[in-house]
Amino acid sequence: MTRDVVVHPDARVLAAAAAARLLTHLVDVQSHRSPVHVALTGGTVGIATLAAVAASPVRDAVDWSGVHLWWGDERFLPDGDPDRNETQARAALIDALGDALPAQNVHAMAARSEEVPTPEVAAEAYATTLAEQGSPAFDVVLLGMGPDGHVASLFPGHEALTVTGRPTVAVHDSPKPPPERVSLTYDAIRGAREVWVVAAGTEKAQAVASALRGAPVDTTPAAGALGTERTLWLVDVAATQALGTPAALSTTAAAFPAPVQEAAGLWQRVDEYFSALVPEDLALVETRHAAATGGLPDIAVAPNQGKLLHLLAQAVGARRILEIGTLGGYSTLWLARALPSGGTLTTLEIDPEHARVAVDSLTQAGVDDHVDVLVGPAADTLDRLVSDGTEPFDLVFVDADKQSIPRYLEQLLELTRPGSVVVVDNVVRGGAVLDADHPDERVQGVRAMVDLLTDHPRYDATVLQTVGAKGYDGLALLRVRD
Ligand SMILES: O=C(O)[C@H](O)[C@@H](O)[C@H](O)[C@H](O)COP(=O)(O)O
Repeated sequence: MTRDVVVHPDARVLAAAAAARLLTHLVDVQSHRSPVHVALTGGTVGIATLAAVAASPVRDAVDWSGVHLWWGDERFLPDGDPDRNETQARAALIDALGDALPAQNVHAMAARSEEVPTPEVAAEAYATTLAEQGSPAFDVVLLGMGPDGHVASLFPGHEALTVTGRPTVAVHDSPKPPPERVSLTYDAIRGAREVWVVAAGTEKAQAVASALRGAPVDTTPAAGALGTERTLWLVDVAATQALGTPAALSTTAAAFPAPVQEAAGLWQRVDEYFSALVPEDLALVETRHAAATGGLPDIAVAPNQGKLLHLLAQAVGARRILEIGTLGGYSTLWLARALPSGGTLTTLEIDPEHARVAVDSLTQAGVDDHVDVLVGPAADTLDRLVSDGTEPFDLVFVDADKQSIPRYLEQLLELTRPGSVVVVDNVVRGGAVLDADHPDERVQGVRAMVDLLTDHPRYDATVLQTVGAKGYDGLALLRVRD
């Protein structure tokens, strides 16, 4: 699979060039395959591209009777609502094509109605339509991208990012109005032969840079939008400004940081090469498996990161360990096994279901007698530990809601001693941490942590950038000063 980045002078030229590219691609594909399946996108550039297709004389070179139009996402609104992607696509292109494009070739996602009262019903209906059409691999999935790096209606930190095994998903609480949407899942997007991401404007620059540098999809969903044959980024100069590389026009991937899938593939292979140093026994594998089958998000540390924590705990001789953010207990198990006889580990988890999965796994692993899983908001539990006069912890691992890191670090000063070590995970976030205006509150939480730790009288700190199977991220290492 190849990845190209093509840079255009501005958004207007970008839309016109994307339209010309789409038209000639359709003609080329139709010369050896029909029908052709294209998934459209909403958004400014996406719709401008459709309007440019309609205005192009080349549009008549396409045999539209052999083209099927789909959508990557839809705003769950009543039929005909001007904010629906379908409404805008019909106005921009489909109406202009008239009878050349058979009505049955246009597969819109269902609108809100009495028969389709929820986005779940609409998502299920679209999955059925895809199946009825033979679950075609899209020839092109066109995706606009938001300033937060969302594509389709897959938004940072949303559970839709982790949905697998089906092509569509209902989305609630979308940070981009309207709140209710229907989206293709990564499964459907990554089944496409080609994925084209279109982005214009300085407000997209950080997300473009994060995506091209291999940010975790949880932070920058566009980083996970990859085609089986080709991933093509069509951007304007303004959207390349955070890349730190003077982007010439029509620049190819060679001028940009190592492409996501190539870099991620290399990082993955190197992690696999060193995995011989990190043998996972059955308990560790079963703990990871239980989290996955329990539907917990795939955001636990990688095996080598788990062992780093294990060795660090042993190196500092930690007898009392605190973990903020248990999830399924994977890092918990690595840390628990580093304890000497009589040592204890306290781990905090806000989600009772996550805690249940973790307790089962830790019990299976035989460490439950020296591990305490405390359920509830970590800040409240930390306050209680302080008021109970809890004995100081020797090592703390912070792997929870990043927006609360500064508060946790303040509370931990009452729960540690000179020489205690604190590790904070996911502090680089694909480089997003550079963006003072990043819309993700987790990025802002990490930035607030850096402000807090700069010249801090009691914490001495550093940050190590990491790459690996979990993408491009990093961890902060703190020591409580003597
Ligand atoms: O339904 C939607 O809103 C789109 O499908 C969405 O994914 C859009 O493409 C991006 O938000 C970019 O939109 P702009 O190009 O307007 O920034």
